[in-house]
Amino acid sequence: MSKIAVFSAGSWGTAFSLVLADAGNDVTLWARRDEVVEAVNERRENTDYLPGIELPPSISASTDPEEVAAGADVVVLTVPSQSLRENLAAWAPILPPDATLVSLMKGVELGTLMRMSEVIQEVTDASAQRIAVISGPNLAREIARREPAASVVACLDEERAKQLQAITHGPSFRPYTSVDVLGCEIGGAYKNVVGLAVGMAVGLGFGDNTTASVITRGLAETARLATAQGANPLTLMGLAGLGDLVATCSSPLSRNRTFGERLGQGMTTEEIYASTRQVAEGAKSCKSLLALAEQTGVDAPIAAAVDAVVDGKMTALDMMNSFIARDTKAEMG
Ligand SMILES: NC(=O)C1=CN([C@@H]2O[C@H](COP(=O)(O)OP(=O)(O)OC[C@H]3O[C@@H](n4cnc5c(N)ncnc54)[C@H](OP(=O)(O)O)[C@@H]3O)[C@@H](O)[C@H]2O)C=CC1
Ligand SMILES: O=C(CO)COP(=O)(O)O
Repeated sequence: MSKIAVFSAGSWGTAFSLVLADAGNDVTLWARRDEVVEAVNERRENTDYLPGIELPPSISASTDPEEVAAGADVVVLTVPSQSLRENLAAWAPILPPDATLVSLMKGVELGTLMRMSEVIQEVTDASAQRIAVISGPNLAREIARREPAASVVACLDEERAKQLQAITHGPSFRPYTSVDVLGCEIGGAYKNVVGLAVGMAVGLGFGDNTTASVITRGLAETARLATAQGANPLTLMGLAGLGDLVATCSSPLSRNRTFGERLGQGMTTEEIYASTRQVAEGAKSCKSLLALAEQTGVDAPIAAAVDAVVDGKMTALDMMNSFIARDTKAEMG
């Protein structure tokens, strides 16, 4: 049994705590609001993010980061990507020095263009060998309902990946290991952008030919950037690439797909932000991924078009038309 600290108690932090608890671990969740802590500890339910899902006694919550981190073997980070640096800077001094640091986040930092594992390394000074990423087709609500799912535990230190695999493997959650941290992180961040594009197609009323075309070209775009950065191409064909892309682009549970659907229906980004507190990481990371692609010298037409729609510079319909109008000699199918 391991003692695991999970920062924070949103949809995925709470659902992943259930995975950890089912696998026999002791979990302490950090939440920034008293009412979430009270709901978890007293009512045994995260009413804000996973209503109707019972939380076992091996999961407790606190607003005190020091109490959450005390004695943890593993520290799991799952705040919105763009808020990681600021939060982690406050937590870094109180994290146990030997704990494995795990990112569940799927985004790329605006400005620095860093992946989440890189932000963690910079802010905590931990070696890259101590930092892992868990990523795959893992929609929080389905995981919380214990529907069978698989995922990838990636760490440059293969032994540490195997240890994490052992402590996360449970009755409905099957982790695979990888050393391709970069490929898993680019796959996880990019699928959110493609999910937005697919959502736009759905919002415009288009059917499966359109969504399949966007998904497939989205995968090509993801693989192009990831491999140019040094990822193993096979990673993008696996759970953290194609697997997550399919789950996100097919499911009404995906916040990114839903965000895109609303854009496709004609809502503005500001109107969508005002209507929900949940994050759609792709709406911010499309800018970072686009900049990363430009820096790397690879073509990223879907990220560019999604970014333009999110910024209100292009309509969702224009985006779809630009997809079809692209130079036919530009790429292989
Ligand atoms: N949900 C899912 O199915 C999956 C999500 N992920 C990834 O996990 C990460 C977290 O997403 P998810 O849990 O879904 O998001 P949610 O929107 O469900 O929860 C976000 C959590 O972060 C807290 N939070 C929001 N803003 C800040 C901030 N500025 N500083 C500190 N805490 C903050 C929220 O607290 P409060 O309630 O107080 O606002 C809440 O606890 C994302 O990178 C996402 O891509 C990965 C796999 C699956
Ligand atoms: O990452 C996810 C599923 O693997 C969750 O996707 P959304 O953030 O779009 O809800």
